[in-house]
Amino acid sequence: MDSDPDPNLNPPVVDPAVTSTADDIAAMRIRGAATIADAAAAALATQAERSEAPDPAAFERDLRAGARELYETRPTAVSLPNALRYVLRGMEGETVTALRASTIERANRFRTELEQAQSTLGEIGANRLRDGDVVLTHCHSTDALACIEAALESGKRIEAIVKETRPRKQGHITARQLRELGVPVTLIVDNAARRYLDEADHVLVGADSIAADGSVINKIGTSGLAVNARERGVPVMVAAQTIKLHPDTMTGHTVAIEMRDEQEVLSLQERAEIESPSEESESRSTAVDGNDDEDSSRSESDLTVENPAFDVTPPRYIDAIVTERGQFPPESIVTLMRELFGETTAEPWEE
Ligand SMILES: O=C(COP(=O)(O)O)[C@H](O)[C@H](O)COP(=O)(O)O
Repeated sequence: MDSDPDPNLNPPVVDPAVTSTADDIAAMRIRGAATIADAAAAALATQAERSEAPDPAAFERDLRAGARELYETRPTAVSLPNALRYVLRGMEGETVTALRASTIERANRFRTELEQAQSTLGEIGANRLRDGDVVLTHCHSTDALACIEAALESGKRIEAIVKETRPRKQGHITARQLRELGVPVTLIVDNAARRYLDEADHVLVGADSIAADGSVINKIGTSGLAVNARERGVPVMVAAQTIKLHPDTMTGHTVAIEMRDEQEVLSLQERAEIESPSEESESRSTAVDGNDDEDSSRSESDLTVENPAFDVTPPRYIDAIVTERGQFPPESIVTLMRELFGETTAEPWEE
């Protein structure tokens, strides 16, 4: 006989801090792969701290439910499930007190290691940048900025050409942070990137996920930029901590690309303006049809807006992936992936 308690009688308890972090990630108030991972680990620590679970089984079940809620927010940045997996694997103990302590300790260790990894990666990435180099950036990546910051700290002068990165304009965050570091910034619209590649010494981007074949999944527009950079002879450097390595891709899975709300691209008013023909074109179509009734064939679904948040850059367009474990050609990243993750691809709450 099945002795598991009926989950309907005993639903898991998810701390409001977890729900609020999940909402912030889904709405992109918390965004960027490393920042999302950090926030998710912090939320699990808070849940562990505040848990009033009556017994160890309930504690573990509640933590797994919290992890699942965080996991379901955004699908592309693998740093999120990697963070959840790391924290849940450290949840050990025979009592609620022991489980609480081990989970908090593990979450805190994850956050510390994340920060250390970024700073080590920054120093490695900075070695690729020479005094006086111009770096062209896309989106906003804390890993990429760590490379520039380390280069500046070692006394190099760096300038930046910053793509604005439609539709959410994360390039503005990059521009602001680079200005705070004293870096001269030229902000350009995305469509101007190829023209400005001739003035750049490096393309420098981050990653949301890196697949076993060395493909880099990052903000939409990265792949086109990388192809153009190859054509212009500008090296493409990807700054990505190893939590961006996607273990599922070792067993043939692909990385889900998030499709976001169309209103990030087209407001309701803009949609209405496109869909309601001007008086002039309306009278032209009436003259052709001989029909002045309401056009019953006009359907809103005939105007489709697609808003993928990320794309996939094949390894042949990438010169180097810079991690805290060193710099790798994309084709060799799978070796590091096996070393770090083994062959396991179970969901964090299934292990
Ligand atoms: O694509 C984005 C952010 O996308 P979004 O704004 O949709 O989250 C960033 O380049 C990566 O997440 C890397 O960032 P970091 O280096 O900070 O992890």
